[in-house]
Amino acid sequence: MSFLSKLRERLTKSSSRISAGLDEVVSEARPDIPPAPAPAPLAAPARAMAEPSPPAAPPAAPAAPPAARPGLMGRLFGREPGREAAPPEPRRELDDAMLEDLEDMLIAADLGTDTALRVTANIAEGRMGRRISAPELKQALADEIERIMSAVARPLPLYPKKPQVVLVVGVNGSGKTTTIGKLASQFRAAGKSVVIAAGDTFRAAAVEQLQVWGQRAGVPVMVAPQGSDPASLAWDAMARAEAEGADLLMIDTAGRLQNRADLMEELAKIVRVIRKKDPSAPHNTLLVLDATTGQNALSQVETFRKLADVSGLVMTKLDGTARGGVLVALADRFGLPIHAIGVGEQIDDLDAFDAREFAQALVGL
Ligand SMILES: Nc1nc2c(ncn2[C@@H]2O[C@H](COP(=O)(O)OP(=O)(O)OP(=O)(O)O)[C@@H](O)[C@H]2O)c(=O)[nH]1
Repeated sequence: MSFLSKLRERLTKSSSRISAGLDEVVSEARPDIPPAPAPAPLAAPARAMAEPSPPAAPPAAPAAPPAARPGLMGRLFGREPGREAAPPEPRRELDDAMLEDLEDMLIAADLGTDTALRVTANIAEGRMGRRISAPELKQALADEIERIMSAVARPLPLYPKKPQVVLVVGVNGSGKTTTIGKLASQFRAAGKSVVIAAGDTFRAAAVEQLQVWGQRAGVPVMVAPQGSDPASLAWDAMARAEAEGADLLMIDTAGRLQNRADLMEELAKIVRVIRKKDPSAPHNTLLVLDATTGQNALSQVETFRKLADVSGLVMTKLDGTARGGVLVALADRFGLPIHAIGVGEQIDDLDAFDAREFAQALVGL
C-alpha cells in the first residue's frame, strides 16, 4: 500500500472530524426558502400489510405519466427522462457568523487559536458575501493548510559528511525508538550504512527495544551498562562509526522531562563529547512528537528548543488520533522543518512529509 493511501486511510479520525465539522459549518445556514410542509402521514396502519385482502378490487394504480422525451439539454448530456435533478448543494453565505463557526471548528480540531484565526482570515479574503458549499470550503481549507505546510515539508537533509550524526530527542513514549528503527531501516534499504547508539541508558526496556529494531533493520546497536554515562556511549559510538566509515550515526536520548536541568546537562554533554571528534556534529537534532498529545506538542517544542538545538521535527502516531491538526499549528508557529510523519508501528509506516498529501487527507478530500 502506498504511503498516501495509508495516510488517507489512517488519518480518518482527524479528517472525519474536520470534514464533518466543515459540513456542519455550512449547514448552519438559515435556509432562504422555508422548508416545504411535511407530507401527510400514510393513512393505512402498518399492520394492514398482514390483513387479508379485501374482496373489493384494489384502487387502480395512478396512471404512469406518458414517457417523456428528454429535452435538448437532456439528450445532449445524456440525462434520462423523468430522472430528477440532484438537489442543490447546501450553501452558506460567508459572513462573520460563518467565519466564527469555522474558527471554532478549527480550534476544536487542534489547529490552535492563532493558527485558526489566521487560516480563517485567509479563507475570508476575496470570498466575503459569497455563498459557499462544503466542498468549496474544504478545498479552500486544504489550499490554506498546504500553503502553510509547504514551507516546512523538507526531508531529512543528508550531508556528505561521514558519519552524519543525528541526535534524536523527545519525551518518553513519543516514538523516538520506533522512529530511529524505521529511519535506520529505510537508510539501509537506500544503501547507507548506519550505527545506532542506545543513549537512554537508564531504561533497559528502551535499550532492548532499540536492539530489536536494529536486528530488524540489520544495523548495529551500541549499548552501555544500565545507568552509565550516555556521553561516553556517544563517544564510543562516534569512534565506531568513524572507524567503520558509517554514513550515519543515530543517537537515541532520554526523554525525562521531570528533571529538566539533568536532561539539559545530559544532552549538552553528549553534544560536547561528539564535537571533540567532529566540531560540526550533531548535523541534525530531531525532535520526535506524539500527535495524540495535541496542543501539548507545542509546549514540548518550546521546552526542547531550550534543551537542544532542534533542527527538525518528526510527528508520530497520526493514525488513530483526531488531533492531527496540531501539525498545522506547529508549522505555523515554529516554522521548523517537518521531516517525516508516522502512521503506524511497522517499518514502512514512516515517510517523508508531503504538504499537499497531508492537507488533502486532513480535510478529507
Ligand atoms: N500507532 C502508532 N504507534 C506508534 C507510532 N510510533 C511509535 N508508536 C508506538 O508508540 C510506543 C512508544 O514508542 P517508542 O518508540 O518506544 O517511544 P520512545 O520515545 O522511544 O519512548 P521510550 O522508549 O519510553 O523512551 C510504542 O508502542 C510504539 O510502537 C506511530 O506512528 N503510530
